[in-house]
Amino acid sequence: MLSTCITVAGSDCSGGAGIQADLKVFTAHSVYGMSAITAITSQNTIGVNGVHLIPAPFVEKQIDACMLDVKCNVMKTGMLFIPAILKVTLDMIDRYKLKTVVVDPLIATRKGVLLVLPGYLELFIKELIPRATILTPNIAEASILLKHMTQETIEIHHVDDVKTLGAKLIASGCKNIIIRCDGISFDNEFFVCKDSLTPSSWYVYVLCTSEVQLVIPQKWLSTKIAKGTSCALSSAIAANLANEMDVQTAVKRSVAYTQHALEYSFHLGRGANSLEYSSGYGCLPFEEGEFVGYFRNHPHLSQTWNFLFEHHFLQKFKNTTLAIDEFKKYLALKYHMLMNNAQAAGLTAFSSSNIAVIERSANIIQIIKEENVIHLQICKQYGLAPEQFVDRKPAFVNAHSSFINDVGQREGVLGIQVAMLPFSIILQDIFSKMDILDSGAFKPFVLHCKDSVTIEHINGLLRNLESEASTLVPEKIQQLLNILEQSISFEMAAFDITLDNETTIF
Ligand SMILES: Nc1ncnc2c1ncn2[C@@H]1O[C@H](COP(=O)(O)OP(=O)(O)OP(=O)(O)O)[C@@H](O)[C@H]1O
Ligand SMILES: Cc1ncc(CO)c(N)n1
Repeated sequence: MLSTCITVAGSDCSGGAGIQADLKVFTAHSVYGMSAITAITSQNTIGVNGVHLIPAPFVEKQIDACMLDVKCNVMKTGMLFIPAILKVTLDMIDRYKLKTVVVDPLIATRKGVLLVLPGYLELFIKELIPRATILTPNIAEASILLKHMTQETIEIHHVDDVKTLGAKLIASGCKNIIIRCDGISFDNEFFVCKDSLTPSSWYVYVLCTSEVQLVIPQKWLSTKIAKGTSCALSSAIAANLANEMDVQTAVKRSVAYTQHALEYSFHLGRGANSLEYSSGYGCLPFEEGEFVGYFRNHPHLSQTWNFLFEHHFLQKFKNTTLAIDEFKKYLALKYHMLMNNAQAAGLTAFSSSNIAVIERSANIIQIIKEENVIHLQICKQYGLAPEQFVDRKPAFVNAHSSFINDVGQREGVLGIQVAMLPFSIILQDIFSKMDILDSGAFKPFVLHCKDSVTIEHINGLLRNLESEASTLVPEKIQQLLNILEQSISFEMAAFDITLDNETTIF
């Protein structure tokens, strides 16, 4: 299921900021975006020339319409303009028990000019800040908030001063805060560049939580003045949180997204640059080498993984109450499933004109060949001769063969490797973790799973998968998740058949 987010903000008819920007950012992060419009503005890349407020009860109506229909746990707030709309937003956060709220304060310009009336500010501090998961102010807004919350003023000469500012806001009740140091460039020692003679090196974001004050420096892009950067950052954070990232990861990724959007911004209108919002398509939602971890922990698959790991077959295997005849059935099915994978890899190689793909397919076939030789030896140890099952394919095996061949043709060798992932994980996390002393009649099989050759085979497959995944385009992730889900179902179906006395396979 897609993650969802709602943005409560103003409309920017020219598509550069506000609601329109937020929805583009959500889409770029594969998050389904909904919105409640607080005001219609007339603006373009040059400036704002009109604001038409939406009555607060109608803002409420929009949020109700979305929330009563579509499950959504994450709200992002932008321009709320007046206390009445802020109040409604607070009510909605409480009504729908929203735990994740990303607040772009939009209370002052970067020069510190207040955009809201003092009464709004008080309500914002007293009521919205305690409900906010994270605030994304520019430095002027952070300073105004601190002044109102503690009467303190901090002059910014060095990035350490920004850290102090953030830490004080955390101490005053903000849960997390990322400060955008807009309009300030920092030198290599992170001192503020005072004049045009000091070489500007860094644009700096500072993330403060109750645990860290993290400086996130970005290359100074002196020629890029664009509209919508604050909307981009806060919406990206909301989207990443909706995709269940932790705050620190969500922020780091959102900073990278925003910087990329600014770096590739372009001249569309006559004023500020327009951000390259679709750049999210270039961002993978996991770090290099963490593809398997991402798929293993993906929130949309957590229930499916749990069903697999808690399957009765695995419970019986672990407490050695699985009957030997049942286990023999499983060995026969697994033999066929491995063979299906090898055949699909061969077919993928055959349909490819890329030698690297052919080589990776060959690697898979080689590993399966070596595994299957040992697999047949294990079968023999359980009194199961190859003649009894090798040429007999139950309907399930044919269904699996169609599935895996289809995966290979649609998603290539990466798809096949993803489909092989559940078995590799079962082998790695369950079979090979069994204590030899407690493994009873399954000792030969468990010994094989613990063998260094088998472990190296699995590691080889996982390494292959990680390097293949580095070439992945984000649009493919959903397809691969679907393949993984189906493949987990096939593993469970093999367990079911094994335990089903009605189905004989040899
Ligand atoms: N890496 C960077 N290098 C130089 N300047 C940067 C960098 N990142 C952001 N900026 C500057 O900060 C500006 C955004 O400032 P700020 O967030 O105050 O704008 P805003 O008006 O509040 O928000 P919005 O951009 O959403 O309208 C960008 O237009 C750009 O000029
Ligand atoms: C509606 C709206 N929200 C936010 C901003 C800040 O960029 C803007 N220009 N317009």
